[in-house]
Amino acid sequence: MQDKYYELTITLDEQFVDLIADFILNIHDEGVELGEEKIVIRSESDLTPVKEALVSLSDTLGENIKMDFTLEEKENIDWIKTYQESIQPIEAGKFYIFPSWYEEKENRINIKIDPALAFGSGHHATTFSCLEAISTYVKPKDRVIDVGCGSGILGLAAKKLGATVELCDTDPLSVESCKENFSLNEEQYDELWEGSIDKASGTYDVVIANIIADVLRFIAKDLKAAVKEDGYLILSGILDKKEALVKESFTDLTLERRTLKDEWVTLVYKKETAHG
Ligand SMILES: C[S@@+](CC[C@H](N)C(=O)[O-])C[C@H]1O[C@@H](n2cnc3c(N)ncnc32)[C@H](O)[C@@H]1O
Repeated sequence: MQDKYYELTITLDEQFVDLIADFILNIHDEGVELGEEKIVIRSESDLTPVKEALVSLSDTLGENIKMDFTLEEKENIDWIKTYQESIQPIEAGKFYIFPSWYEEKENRINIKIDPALAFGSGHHATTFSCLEAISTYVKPKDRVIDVGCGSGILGLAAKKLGATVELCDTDPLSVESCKENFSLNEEQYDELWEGSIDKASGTYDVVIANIIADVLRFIAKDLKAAVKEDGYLILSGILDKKEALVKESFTDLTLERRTLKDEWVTLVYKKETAHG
């Protein structure tokens, strides 16, 4: 790709746009853009000869078809590079989340995630806060489940801390994306399924669910049942105005930590040991 390209704009009466465009296509074999009262030609080759031919035509036609010309040299943009530069790595808790065109970072736990359709690049406040909570609450050999795994970023984080990890998501695209990201990071999950927490078996040291408030309320019973005694439940995806409503569904657990980032609340609950 060249650094520069040429843009020739011909301004003329709307009724002559198609006629002059036909003429241009006979002398120039790249596409033209038609506007209401203009024709635009772009090319990496110099468009001066095209302009000269049109000026000559315009002189011949005189007042019958009036045309004005602007020929500019413009900077070519490498869209792939521009897009890649817009995706920055991010540090959250112990983790460094980076796309594959960046280098790993020393002294951090590296997670490679390429942007895709599934939610979970690390940039959203909910994912970010969950990563911070995982840094604190997940220990090596813990049994962890990531409910609503999206890209699999949270499960990957737990795996990199030495946990065994199960993941699920109701969206088949997320399940695929999660598989890809585990393989990109050369990690393995224990189980991954399309669906939700109701298909999980047994209990977990840490249950993570970054899903919207209404869904968290809907599946609250299953989420709580999946937490081991002395285990933790990390909930996110809660808009601050929905916080009180969500909390109503988890009053039987002890609230250990609450964080607010942007307008998103993340709650960490502990299931206390039952006595008696
Ligand atoms: C906000 S994204 C979170 C993605 C990722 N865990 C993160 O933290 O970035 C929520 C995910 O939950 C999934 N989801 C929605 N309802 C669900 C349910 N009832 N059970 C499991 N997953 C669900 C969505 O498909 C979506 O991928």
